[in-house]
Amino acid sequence: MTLLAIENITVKYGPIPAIRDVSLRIGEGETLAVVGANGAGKSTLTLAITGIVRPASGRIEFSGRSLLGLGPEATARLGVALVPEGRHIFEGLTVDENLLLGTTVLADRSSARHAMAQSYEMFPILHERRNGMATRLSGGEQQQLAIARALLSKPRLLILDEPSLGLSPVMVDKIYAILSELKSLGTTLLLIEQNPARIDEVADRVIVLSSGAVQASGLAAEILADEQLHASYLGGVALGARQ
Ligand SMILES: Nc1ncnc2c1ncn2[C@@H]1O[C@H](COP(=O)(O)OP(=O)(O)OP(=O)(O)O)[C@@H](O)[C@H]1O
Repeated sequence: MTLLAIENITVKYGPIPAIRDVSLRIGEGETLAVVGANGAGKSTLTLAITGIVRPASGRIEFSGRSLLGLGPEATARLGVALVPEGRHIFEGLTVDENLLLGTTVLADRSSARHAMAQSYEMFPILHERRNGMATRLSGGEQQQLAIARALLSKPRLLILDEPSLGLSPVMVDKIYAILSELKSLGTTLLLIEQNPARIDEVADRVIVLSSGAVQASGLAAEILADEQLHASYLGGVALGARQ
């Protein structure tokens, strides 16, 4: 069943479109990767889905319901969670306090406590550091915190904007292991990456975005095997090649 359907959305900041006529679909339990170079429009796509920016035209439907005009909070309550680029950890709060903020959409304190316990089980490093300031975590640990916090709302769709950006190879391994685990648990993922080197590990389908438009889309195996695509749109970064 289609969970997210986007049809021909155009988003403008001023007169120039940041993305134009972008369409995509994500089925329940599927992982879609969107790849593209700097400025391709990847973050703008995530902002449009999560209701932070409003498209000038087009349709966005989640589970058959239009998301247009709902805004970020109502969109989150419907089950769309974003791990934004740059992670957005709350300064001045501990790891535990940062995580607690992720439980605010849950119905009651007992389900919040249960979700926190599950989260600490999945992310043992966060349990170890739970009373420390979140800003003292390494970049990879902060990325885990951002993912854990997004998962606490029990989202039906998890969007990750460049989760491997700026991380050491060991931490990229860790993040992709987490994504693989989420996928095996049936989580629906929209994975945004500038560097496509690792997406073959999790993506079912891939969309290549360039200059705000979809240049190619298809099964991950087909897109990743297309050398012309990465030469043309991804700065020659080898698709599916290890870092
Ligand atoms: N708030 C804004 N105001 C004006 N233009 C913007 C704004 N945000 C993004 N843009 C422009 O929109 C286009 C798409 O940007 P976007 O951040 O969506 O791309 P991206 O693929 O996520 O890039 P990156 O990988 O560098 O984050 C770019 O030309 C960018 O300069």
